[in-house]
Amino acid sequence: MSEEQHKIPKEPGLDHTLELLKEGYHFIVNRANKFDSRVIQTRLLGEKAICLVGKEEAELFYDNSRFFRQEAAPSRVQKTLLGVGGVQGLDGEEHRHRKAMFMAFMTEASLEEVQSLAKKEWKRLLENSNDEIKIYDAAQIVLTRVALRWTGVPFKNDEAEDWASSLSPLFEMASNIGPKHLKSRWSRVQLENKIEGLVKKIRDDSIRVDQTKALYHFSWHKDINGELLDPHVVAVEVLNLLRPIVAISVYVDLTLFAVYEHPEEADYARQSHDNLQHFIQEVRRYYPFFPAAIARVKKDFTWKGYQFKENTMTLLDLYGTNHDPNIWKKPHEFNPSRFKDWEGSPFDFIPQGGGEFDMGHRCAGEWITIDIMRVTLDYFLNDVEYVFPDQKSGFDMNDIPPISGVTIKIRG
Ligand code: HEM
Repeated sequence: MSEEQHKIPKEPGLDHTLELLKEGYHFIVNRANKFDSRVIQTRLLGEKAICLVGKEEAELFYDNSRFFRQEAAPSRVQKTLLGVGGVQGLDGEEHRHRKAMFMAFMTEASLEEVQSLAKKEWKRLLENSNDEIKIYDAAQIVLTRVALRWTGVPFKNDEAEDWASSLSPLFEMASNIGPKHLKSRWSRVQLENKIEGLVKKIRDDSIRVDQTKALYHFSWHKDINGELLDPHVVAVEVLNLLRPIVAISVYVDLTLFAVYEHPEEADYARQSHDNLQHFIQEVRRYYPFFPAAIARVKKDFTWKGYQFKENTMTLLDLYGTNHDPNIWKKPHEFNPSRFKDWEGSPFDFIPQGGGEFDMGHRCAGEWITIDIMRVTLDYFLNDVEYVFPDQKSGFDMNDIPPISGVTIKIRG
């Protein structure tokens, strides 16, 4: 018996990219609510796009037999945020093999190292400071140092700021149009060339770098055919570590913004290690960051009566799923203690993508992100004396990424 067919509710019009830029993180949910459907169709960047929101929809989206990733992301995103030739655009065995190269660095020892680097760098930056500090700017410097050290990229202390100002446009400006987009592309070209140069020197033994770190390992990594990766691809993958570690500065800004906006929840976080973790998880659920994951339909299929046609661009709404009232009670309240009862499904809480780490495209750096956020929050709640001066911090729901600009004043 064939399933009853439903038409995917479709937004009329030629293109809705401008509405996407205007409505930001609400774009998909606005349409899902309007059509009372968790599967809707629109047009973005001149092509048909199916948008999904919700837990079952996330489960569908992460079914590798239904969707593929090769060239799924729009070219402007590949040329800024992601880079060309990286793990995000791979499928099947090639993806699993490349992803394993990343996951090999997500061991307990490696995560402990990244936490201790973060603690050390925060201390170094804030010791002797009694100025007003914009958390986002400070976090960028701290996390750039952490990222370079943790990956084994050689740098001199006074070069950290230059690295930070080249790395941040990759995620700050990727969604922009015009000159900011070009700046993001330019930064990527510069960084890829710089790292490619290092890879070549490592291979011809003209520099020595720490052999336990990712830069060295990626440089000597062999693909499924036993060949070394193209040095350019190594650079893209090293940037797949450096860029997002620096991007955790967005979450650090939002974490301190949450402390500022919800002091009673900060008191809750102070009570135990588990509560700190709940606070961090709630920051990742409540505030927006990465709007949607993108894939394409592998071959025609029908799901719940909806027809998905081969090659259709498909977006999974990450923010919308994290605020889905079918999953979360009072989703628009900031309530860390909700994570006491969270059962840990891979499909209902997906700020960094869903599904599996090894076989799927779930973010390779989710544990690092959580660990860095937690040690940073712990440090700011328990080790630093500061006040929040009068300020107008905050962001709009179409600021991608959202940066509150929260500022603190250290008590000397
Ligand atoms: C700053 C906070 C972060 C956010 C919001 C974030 C978000 C995401 C999202 C949404 C995806 C795509 C999931 C999908 O396509 O299904 C992803 C993939 C990825 N992330 Fe993150 N991420 C963050 C931090 C990190 C960190 C710290 C690292 C590495 C140290 C990292 C490395 C990666 C890699 C390598 C992928 C590609 C995985 C694959 O295609 O298999 N991310 N991330």
